[in-house]
Amino acid sequence: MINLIDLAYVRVGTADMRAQLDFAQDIVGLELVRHEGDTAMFRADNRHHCLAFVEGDHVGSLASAFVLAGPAELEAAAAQLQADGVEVTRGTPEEARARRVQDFISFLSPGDNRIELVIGQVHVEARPVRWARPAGITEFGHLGIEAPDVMEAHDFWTRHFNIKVSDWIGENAVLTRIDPVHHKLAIFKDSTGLGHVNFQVGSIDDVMRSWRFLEANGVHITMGPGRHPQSTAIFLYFKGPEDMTWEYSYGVRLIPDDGTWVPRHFDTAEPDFIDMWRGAVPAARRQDR
Ligand SMILES: O=C/C=C/C(C(=O)O)=C(/O)C(=O)O
Ligand SMILES: [Fe+2]
Repeated sequence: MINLIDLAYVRVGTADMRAQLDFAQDIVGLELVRHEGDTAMFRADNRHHCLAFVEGDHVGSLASAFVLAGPAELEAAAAQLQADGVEVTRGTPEEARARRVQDFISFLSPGDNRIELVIGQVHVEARPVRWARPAGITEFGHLGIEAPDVMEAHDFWTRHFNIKVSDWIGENAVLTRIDPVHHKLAIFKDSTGLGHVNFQVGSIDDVMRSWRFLEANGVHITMGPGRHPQSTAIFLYFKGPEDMTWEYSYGVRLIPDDGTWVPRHFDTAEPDFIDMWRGAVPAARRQDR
C-alpha cells in the first residue's frame, strides 16, 4: 500500500501566463513566490508552492502531486506500481528542483491524469504568506480530477493507495480521503484533467465576501454560495482564465480514523444532492452521465 501523506501541488499548463498571473493574484489572492523561466509558483500555506503554471502549448492539467514519507517509500511505490504494469517515470534532478522537491516519480492514473509522488517538498514554516488579496485562505484544500470511468479510477486508487472513500455522488463522483479531512482527492466523471482546485478559507464571511468581490469583478461563478451535504462545506466555485475552475470553501467535515465511517451514496435525482441550499447546479454535475 502506498501511503499518501498529503497533497503537494498541482501543475497547470497555460498559453496565457499574463492572464493566469493576474487572476491567481488579484482575484484568488495567492502569493506569487517565484516566476522563473516558463513557470510561476503560487503559495497558499506552508508549502513552498501548491500551484504552478507552466507556459507552453499545453493548456490545462500537467500533474497533480502527493507527498510520500521518504526515499524508501518512494522506491517501494515505484516497485509496486511497476509490478502492476503501470509505467513509472523518474523525475530528473532539474525537474525535482523546479518543483522544489527532493525527488519524485510520475505515472498516469486512469483517465490519463499525470500523478507525481514526491518526497522532500520544500516548506516555508516561519514567513507568513504575503497574500495578494485578503481572501481569508487558510490552505490548499483539495483537488478534483476527471476520469471517464469513475469506478475504474476508484479501483485503481483504492488498490494501490491509502485512499478511503468518504462519499459517492451517483456514479458521477467519488470523494476520497487520505487523512481525517473528508476529501483531498475528488474524482469526477469527465474526459480527463483537472476538475477544480480548492482553497479552504477561514470563515463563512470569507466565502460571502469573496462572492461579492468576484461578482463585482465580473468573474463567472459556476456554483454557490451553497453548502455541500457531503463534506458540509460552504462553497463557491468560479472560473478563471482558460476555463480553469477554482473553489473556495469553509467548514469541511473531519472523519475520525476509528473505522466507523461508512461511505454514503447521494442520489443525483434529489434536488439537494450537491447543495443543501438548492442553488443552481451546472448541467455537468446534475445527472448521471
Ligand atoms: O459534487 C460534490 C462536491 C462535493 C464537495 C464537498 O462535499 O465539499 C466538494 O468540494 C468537491 O468534491 O469538490
Ligand atoms: Fe471541491
